[in-house]
Amino acid sequence: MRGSISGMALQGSHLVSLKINDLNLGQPVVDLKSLRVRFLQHKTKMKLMVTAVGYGNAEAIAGRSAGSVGLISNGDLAYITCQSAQWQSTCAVLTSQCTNQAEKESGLVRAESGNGKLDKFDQDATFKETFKDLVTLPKPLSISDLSKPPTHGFRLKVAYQGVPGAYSELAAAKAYPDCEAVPCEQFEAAFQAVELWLSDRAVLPIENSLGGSIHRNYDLLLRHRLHIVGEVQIAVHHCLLGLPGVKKEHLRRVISHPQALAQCEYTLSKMGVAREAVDDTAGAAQFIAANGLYDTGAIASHRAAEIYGLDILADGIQDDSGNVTRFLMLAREPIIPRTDRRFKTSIVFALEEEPGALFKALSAFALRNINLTKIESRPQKNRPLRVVDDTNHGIAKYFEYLFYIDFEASMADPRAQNALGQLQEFAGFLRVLGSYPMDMTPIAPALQNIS
Ligand SMILES: O=C(O)C(=O)C[C@]1(C(=O)O)C=C[C@@H](O)C=C1
Repeated sequence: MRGSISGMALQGSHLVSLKINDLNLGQPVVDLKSLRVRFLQHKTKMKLMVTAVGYGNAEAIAGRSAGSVGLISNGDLAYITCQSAQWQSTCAVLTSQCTNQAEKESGLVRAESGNGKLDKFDQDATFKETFKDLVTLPKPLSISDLSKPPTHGFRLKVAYQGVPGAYSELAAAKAYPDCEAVPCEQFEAAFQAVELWLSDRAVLPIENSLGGSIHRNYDLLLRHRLHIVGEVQIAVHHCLLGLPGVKKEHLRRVISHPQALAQCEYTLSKMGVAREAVDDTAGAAQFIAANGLYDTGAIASHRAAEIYGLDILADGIQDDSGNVTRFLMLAREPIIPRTDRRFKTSIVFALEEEPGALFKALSAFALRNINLTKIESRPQKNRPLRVVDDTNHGIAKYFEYLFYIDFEASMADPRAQNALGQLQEFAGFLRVLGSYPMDMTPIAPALQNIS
């Protein structure tokens, strides 16, 4: 028997419905509800793998049928031949139409009829109806679904600032190895992506061993309501990148993230080039490649060179080989602090102006033998200046500060609870930003290959 197969793509690259018509009868003989089509990216080609499982008219099909096609370019028609004892058929999938919903709805799949001609399937009202049913019907849970861990098939979405090839993307991959990294234009967008449930986590830089603190993220930690749930540190190994064929001597300008420019201060001074700050290191590489800038270099990672097709003109140009950036992992919910492993806690507080106020505040930790790992002060933006009219001496102007402190103890540890109890007596404002496991892994160079 020869019939036609037609399918419809949904959700990126998954073909979710497939219908087989018996051409002799002109009727559907089988409905394949379980069908997986995977597009495997292979360089510029795509490989299409198809596995179909059929139900329905036992005379027409029983069990499993599988078809596959070789390498095809995006946009090609891929012909899938499925065979079983009862029938042989072919369906054509226009692969580029498997990429967006609007296109999908405009006639995704064409069926090859017995005489070899392609029929546009969206003309088939019956098919549309069938498709609608298949998509809207919830898939019943099976016993095997229930025995899987709840996260099965779920890829954590992790927001980071920058474009692919940024160090933050590498940090996201170290923090959450199987995650789907979600690029964001600004730090603020990464915070919002988590708050609005577009991402599950954010991974953002907070300090670098050469360049110091990333102040913007300190300010955003306070402005947003996310919780610090972890930290991750990566060795940042900078390269000088340029268009293929360009020599270091040809460069008149170097662009990169301000932190990266600061971390390569010595090299850049020696080169005597102009420096320009851009949003992220990989974005600098992308900009050069996109605009064909022969006189401009970028400071970025090996991975950025690979992605944007640039040459590495100099390798390891950071001022110190031990160049480490610490990133924070942020989530909507805090984690439950524990004492069976080393934890850090991050807090922010404000103090009333008086002699020794900070000394007293910090003594709460010193008295309990709690190690402070970081202290940062930032202007209190809603109240940056306090003016005191001292009638004898004039008007005194005080800047108001917020203090951010990381200390080495878990909030489950009574020492930390008591220290914060004491601090609260002095602090006009106190917030715990998170209590999270310390990154105890060796500081390996950032992974170069991430999926
Ligand atoms: O631009 C990037 O690639 C980033 O991930 C940002 C950033 C930063 O803000 O510190 C991260 C690590 C390096 O220290 C340089 C830049």
